[in-house]
Amino acid sequence: MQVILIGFMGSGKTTIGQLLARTLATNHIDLDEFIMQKAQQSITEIFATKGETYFRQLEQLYLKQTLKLPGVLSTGGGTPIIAPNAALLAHSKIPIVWLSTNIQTTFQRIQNDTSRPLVNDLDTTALIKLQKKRNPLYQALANIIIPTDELTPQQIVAQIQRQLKLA
Ligand SMILES: Nc1ncnc2c1ncn2[C@@H]1O[C@H](COP(=O)(O)OP(=O)(O)OP(=O)(O)O)[C@@H](O)[C@H]1O
Ligand SMILES: O=C(O)C1=C[C@@H](O)[C@@H](O)[C@H](O)C1
Ligand SMILES: [Mg+2]
Repeated sequence: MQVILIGFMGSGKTTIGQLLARTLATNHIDLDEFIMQKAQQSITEIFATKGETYFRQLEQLYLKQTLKLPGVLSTGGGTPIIAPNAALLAHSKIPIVWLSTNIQTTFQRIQNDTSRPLVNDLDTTALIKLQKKRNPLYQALANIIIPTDELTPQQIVAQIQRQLKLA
């Protein structure tokens, strides 16, 4: 069993991925966590010391590896935005779930968390623009879309199970 979660920062990929994997008694891999373990550095440190381009190289390398592993894969918010990653995801034949969020939800969920370099570096207008630009790319890849704004993590997991017919 494999499922891929995509979506903007704060959409709940990590939270839902953990809960979905627990519910299905399978593994959970979080690509950001996987990168941090391999690099032995936080995402913020990688961006600060080696830059975003280097981070994206690591992300692509480890996406290839994690796509081969069983279970639920939570991607990073920018993973599907990079064209080669989008191709890897599309060709994987693994069901892709877009956890969508509106702008207000995004801000509520991420504003007090300093672990996302793009949130630290971009102002509000730029972050809104970034989410608007990315949404069509998430949509194009998704097999199912769950608007998460009004739902609890448990309700989101139940919807994913129902729509993908996962026992
Ligand atoms: N459905 C939800 N309802 C309420 N809070 C939520 C929901 N989903 C996630 N959250 C909260 O929003 C915050 C961000 O969630 P999470 O870290 O899972 O997002 P993410 O998509 O993995 O972000 P990133 O792309 O930066 O890794 C967390 O504090 C989490 O508890
Ligand atoms: O949206 C993004 O581009 C990012 C999201 C996070 O998951 C991390 O992968 C990193 O902070 C970049
Ligand atoms: Mg995450």
